[in-house]
Order: sequence, then structure tokens, then C-alpha cells
Amino acid sequence: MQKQKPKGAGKPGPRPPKQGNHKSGGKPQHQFKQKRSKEFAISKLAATDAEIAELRAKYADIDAGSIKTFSDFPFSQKTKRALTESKYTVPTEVQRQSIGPALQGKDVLGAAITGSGKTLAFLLPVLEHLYMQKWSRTDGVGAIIISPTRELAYQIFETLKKVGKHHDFSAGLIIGGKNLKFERTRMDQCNILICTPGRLLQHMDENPLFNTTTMEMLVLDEADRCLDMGFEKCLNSILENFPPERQTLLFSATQTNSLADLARLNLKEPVYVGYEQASKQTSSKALLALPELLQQSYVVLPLEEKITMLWSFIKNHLKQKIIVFVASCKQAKYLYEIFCKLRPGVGLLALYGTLHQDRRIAIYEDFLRKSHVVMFATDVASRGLDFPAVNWVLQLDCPEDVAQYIHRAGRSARNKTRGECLLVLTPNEEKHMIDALQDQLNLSIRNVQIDPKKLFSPRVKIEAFLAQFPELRASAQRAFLSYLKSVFLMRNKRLFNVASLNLDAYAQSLGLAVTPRVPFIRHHWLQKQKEQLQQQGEKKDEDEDEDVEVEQQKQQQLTNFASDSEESGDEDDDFIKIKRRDHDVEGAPVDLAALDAVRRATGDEDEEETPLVVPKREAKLVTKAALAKKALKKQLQVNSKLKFDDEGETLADERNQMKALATNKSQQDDDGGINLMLSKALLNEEDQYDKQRFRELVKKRHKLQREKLRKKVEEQKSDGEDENEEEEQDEMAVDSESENSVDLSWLPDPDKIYNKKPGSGVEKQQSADEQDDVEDGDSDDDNDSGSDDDDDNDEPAFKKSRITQRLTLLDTEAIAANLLAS
Ligand SMILES: Nc1ncnc2c1ncn2[C@@H]1O[C@H](COP(=O)(O)OP(=O)(O)OP(=O)(O)O)[C@@H](O)[C@H]1O
Repeated sequence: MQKQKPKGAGKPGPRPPKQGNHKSGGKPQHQFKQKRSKEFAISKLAATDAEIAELRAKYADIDAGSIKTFSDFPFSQKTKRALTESKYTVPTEVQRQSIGPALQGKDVLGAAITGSGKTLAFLLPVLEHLYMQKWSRTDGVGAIIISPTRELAYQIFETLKKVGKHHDFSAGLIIGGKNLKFERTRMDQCNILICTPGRLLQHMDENPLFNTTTMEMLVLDEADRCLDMGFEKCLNSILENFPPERQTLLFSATQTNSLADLARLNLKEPVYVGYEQASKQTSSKALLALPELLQQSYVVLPLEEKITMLWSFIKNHLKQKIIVFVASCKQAKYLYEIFCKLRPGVGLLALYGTLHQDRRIAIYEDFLRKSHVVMFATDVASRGLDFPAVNWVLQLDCPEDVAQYIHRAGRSARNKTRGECLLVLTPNEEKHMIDALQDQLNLSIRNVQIDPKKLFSPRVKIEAFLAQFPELRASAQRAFLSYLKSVFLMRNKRLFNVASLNLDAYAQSLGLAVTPRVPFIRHHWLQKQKEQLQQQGEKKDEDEDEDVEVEQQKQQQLTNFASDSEESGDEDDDFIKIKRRDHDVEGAPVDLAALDAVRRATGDEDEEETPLVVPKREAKLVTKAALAKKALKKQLQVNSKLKFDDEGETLADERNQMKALATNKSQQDDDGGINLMLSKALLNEEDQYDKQRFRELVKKRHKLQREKLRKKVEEQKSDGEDENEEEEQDEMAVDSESENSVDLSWLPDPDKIYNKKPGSGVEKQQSADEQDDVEDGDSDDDNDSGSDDDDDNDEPAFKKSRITQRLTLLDTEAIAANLLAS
């Protein structure tokens, strides 16, 4: 089927009805019937021209003021039905204001408070637009919705499934962490794509099947975030691939009104919705107030008391649904791990970006479902996510700016429900953050004091856990460093100042006995030093001698810096690299005066280094773990023992195979240091194998023994006179065995001796053997006294000789007893 291109996007006029290339005349009757039923089926899904004309005629008369319910909008029956079924009857303010212009094909910039229903405000026009264009599955991509986070994209997709269930459009969720190949083959068949910017660009670059020229509608949810510096380059590249003639809808709770941003989007006379209040703002971000039913307050605490406060808060709110926002993934991970160990008495979850995508979705859904739960989250959960009935939003780490504060706080009190938000600030952050909220939002939030009686410190328990679990200690160290890194990388240096933090106390509050080194601070400080030296050098340009000196100094500094970086790079590579693209570290220097002050206060004046860097040890201790790590890095191969059979063929050693498997696994799981748990498991496994093997041998031996005894009894019964012959046979048996073991031929037959003993009948021997059978499970088998018939070649030689030696001793004892008796 060939798709009819619309005359021009942005003016969605009626599309000419699609032409079928068939003729019914001359076709057999059954074919005609089939075609009719097909057409009927299509007509049930697609809009009829009459319906389209009727709806379109009403578009011009849409008046937001007169809209009371969704049925007042000129929506298709399919949309109306789905809205009713989903229990959406009365549109929210942003929906009333924005749906009309969007249906009319205008570009819309929508700003509305968090939880006010912006998702439906753009999904309904998208569905209606495609419906009115008689869009079908084969027409390719008609609308693209971009969201800054995967969870939000997933949420939009779920809402679309609800309100678009009676339509016949195909929709695709294109987010990172999913199967790229799978997406690739199906993308061209999707009519509506919901995607994150990175993944969309990846498909545009790599997928030859993906074609956006058919696209008629672009939606940016959380538009200000999509347009800000983090996504700037990505979004610019995406926009280049879109047809310029399209309709664009932008929605957010903190909308952008920067002209540069809007110019990038090529908007045409956009309609502003909800901007009256926002336009008063002077900044490039238009900010809106938070929901009225949201109670906001803040508390001031030193950084090192945050964990105690958090623990006490959770213990006092066990029957609530809480989101705790922290600055980095590693903090969220550590808090989750240590609080799970501490067992506060409420369900715990953690949602952050470095988790596997399936896990993220599972956690997201878990949090949706549960009514009493605490979720530690980074800002991946701060925008757009619609968690029902969140009682508390606790901003444990200060938000980067007021917009972020709004988005985080807006996870509670959604859609006219009640909620509370508590912002935790350090003394240094208090003034700047509260002033910013006052200036930009005209919001004065309540300062609350914490009752010290209600504070319970989990410090001792945390320290105990960290001492017990090294992996937890490593996690705490990572959390410590990643928090400092996040503070260090913040643009607003007045609000976020690493020098104002008591690092030792903070490390201790996380349960760490030793404060980890913070290499990136040293790095930056040295950079500053280098810049200062360069400036000095420029001033003294004419003086050649001094120039040489400065150059030497510079070289010296650079060499020091390089060696420092190298030394620290081993462990902390991750922390030297600056990953966040939207932060300008160079333009915002660390306050060196403050660093000096801290150094003096801590009594480290003599040292050249800043006090924030724990002094380096003279020489590194060489530990076994470090050596093992080195060996692993060099990929040294441990020698292996090969066994050969008589023909010279290599024998497969089960244990070696097992070891190899385990080593492979350990390399996958843990490629640094020694994995004690795994080694222990390996030893256990080997032990089990040995025991099993030994049991089998003993069993075999006992079986043979019994058979022989039985034979003997029978022979004794049947022919008492053939005793001499029997003796000879026994001697021969001993002889044959002696080929493999110690020569015992000179000894008398033990059976003879035992038989002569009073009360040592064959029955007794048999019952003992039966008991052996029962006890075969035990590896500790002492009933080997009669094992003169052991002919198992598989048995290791040392074991055989041991058994034979033991036999010899017993026999000797028996002989001695016999001699004494005689
Ligand atoms: N007209 C409506 N009637 C009843 N409930 C609605 C209506 N519109 C939206 N909702 C519900 O309100 C909640 C919030 O909607 P939504 O997530 O779209 O808000 P939002 O404005 O996008 O929030 P944020 O700014 O945080 O992204 C959802 O649970 C949604 O189902």
C-alpha cells in the first residue's frame, strides 16, 4: 500500500483517501467476498471520510472555556471509548488549554505543575492526528515522543497502551538497555515511537531501515531537560533528521522560554499554555509553583549526620511510601545495601541509572505496587514518574537547582492528592538554596528542627557490618567518593563547596574507619597551580633566565602531577574522569583560600598537599591480593598436570575440569583479588568428589568380599575334605593380589585363623558386612579387615598399600594370639 503524503505537516488537512489498486470486476465471487470482508474490517478501524470531515469541522470551534468533560472535545469514538474505560472523564487545566490548539495543528509549549496530567495532553492529540490522517501500520513512523529517562518513556508507553487501545496503530518503546537488533527490525513498522534521545540517535545513525521522513509530529516531554546542555548535541543531531514541516509539542513542569532553545526546534507561532505565571521569571527556565497540597519543609544538618537522620526518619515512618533522593548511583546503592543489612522494618528498593534496564523496570513497577516502602533513588526518578500515593519525598542531598527541587518534590502530592517534601541541607547549602527558592519560586519553606531524642544512630552496627563484609566496605568507599565527586562537579560553587565538608566525619558516618583518598581534588588543585605558574611565566616574558627557571618549575610540577595521577589512577581512575557533560569544572575553581583554612584548622600546615588528600604512604605494602591482581592482569597461566594412559592418550581429569570451570567463573565474577568464597566452594566440591570416590571403592570391595565368603561357606559345606585344595586356591588368590601390593604369601591364611576362633562364625561376618552396606555412606570406614580381594585397578596405589599394610598388622596380631593360645 502506498502512503499518501500530507500536503504539509503542521497543517493536517484531510488526507486523500487511500487508493486500492484492485478492481472487483471479473473476479470470482469468493475473492470478491474476501475483499469485502477485508474492507469491512479496515473500515471498522480506519476513519471514514464522513467522520473525518465531521470532526475536522468542529476543530475550529474548540473553546477551552466551554470544555467540561472529555466528550466535549471532537475526539474519535475510539479515543472517547478508551478514555471512559480508563475513567478519565474531566480534563485537567493543562489538558483543557492545550488539546484544542494541538488538534488544530499548532505548535504548543505547555507548562503545568507536576502531576497535572501533561502526558494525556500530548498523547490524545497524537492519536487523533494519526487517526485523522488514516494512518496505518504500513505508513511508517508518524509521531515521535522523546523523554529524557527510560522509566518515563516506559510510563508514557503504558499510558498510550491504555488510551490508544481501540486504535490500530503500532507503537514502539525505544530505550537503551534493550535488544538493539530486535528494535532495529521492527522500528520501521511502528507508527508511534517513544524513545530516549541517545537510543533514537543510535538508530538514526546505525539503522538503514529507520526512516523519519514520514514523521509528522514531534513531542518533547520534560522539554527543558531534553533541551539542556546534557542532551544538547544529541538533540541537535536528532532534529537534523526530522522533516522541518512538522507539528511540535513541548511539555514540562519547568518549561524553557529561552529563545535560542525554541529557535533550535523550528517552532512556528507556538501557543503558550500555562506560561502566564512562568513568564514572570527572568531566568531561561520558566518555573512554576508546586501543587498546593504539597507540604514543604527543610532541615539543616552537617553532612555526617545525614545517615543518622535518615535512619531515624525511616524508623519513624514505617507505614509510609517514601522516596529518598541522593546525588549519585553509588550512594543509592550503598544506602540500599547497608539499610537492607540494618533491617529497618519496611521494604527497601533502589532505583538508579547503572542498574540493568530490566531490573530498573522491575523496581519501578514494584514501587508502583507497594504502599509501604522506601526507595533510594537518583534523579532518574525525579522527572515525570507518576508513582501513586507517595507520602514523603526526602531530598537527602541538595538538588542542583530550583528546577530539580521542583521535579523531585513533585513525585508526591500528584493529581490533587496530599504529600510532603523534606529537604536536607548542610549549613553551607542552607542560605543559597533557601534564597534561590525564595527568589525564583517566591516560596518560603518551613525550617524544622529535629528532636534529638528521636534520633537513633546506626553507626556502630554499620561499622560492624563493614568490618564483616569487605564488599560493603568497598561500596561505602565508592559512595563516599562519588558524593564528593558530585559536589565537586556542580556548577554552582557557592552552593556546593567541597572545602566546607568535614571529610573524616563523613567517612566515619558511612562506617569507614579510614577516610579514602580523594584524587580528583588534588588533580584540580595542581591544575590551578599550573595555571598560576603559566600566568607568572607570561609576565616575565623578557627575562630569559627567569623564563628558563619557570619552565623548569612548570616541568617539575607537571612531572609531579603525572606521577601523582599515575599512582592514584590504579584504584580511582573512575573518579578522575569527568563524566557529566553539563558541568563546567574549569570555569569554576575550588576556593583555595578555604582549602588553606581547612588545612590550618586540621594542623596540616607543613604539608604541601591539601588536607583533603590523605597523605600518601611512603612505600606501597605488597599484599597477596595485590600480587594476585597483578598476576591476573598479566594473564599468567598456572601449570597443569596431564595424565596419560598406557597407550599414551591424555586422560581427562574431572577435578581439573571442574577447577577450570570454576576459574572461568571466578574470572567472570571477580577479576581482581582472591575470591575466598569461591575457593572454599571449590575445595568443598573437591572434598565431596574424593569422598564419593572412596565410598564407591569401599562398596566394591565389600561386595567382592561377601561373594567370596559365601562361596567359601558353600564349598566348606559341600566338601569338607577338599580343605587342602581350598587352602591352595586361597594362597593363589593372595599370590595374584600380591602382584599389586606387598607380598603376604609367607603369612598363614587369616580366614583359617578367624574360623577357628570361638564365636567368630560366618553368620557374624555376614551381618557385619550387611551393616557395612548400611554404613557405606560414611567416608570413615574401618571395616577393611577382610579386604584381601581388592583388585580394583582404579584405586590409587598409596591407598591400596595402606589397606594391605593394615591387613598385615591384623594378621600378625592374629598369628601372635594363635601362637600364645597354643
Ligand atoms: N483528566 C484526568 N483525570 C483524572 N486523572 C488524570 C487526568 N489526567 C491525568 N490524570 C492522572 O494524573 C496523574 C499524573 O499525570 P501525569 O503523569 O501525566 O502528570 P504530569 O503533569 O506529566 O507530571 P510531571 O510533571 O511529574 O511529569 C496520572 O496518574 C494520570 O493518570
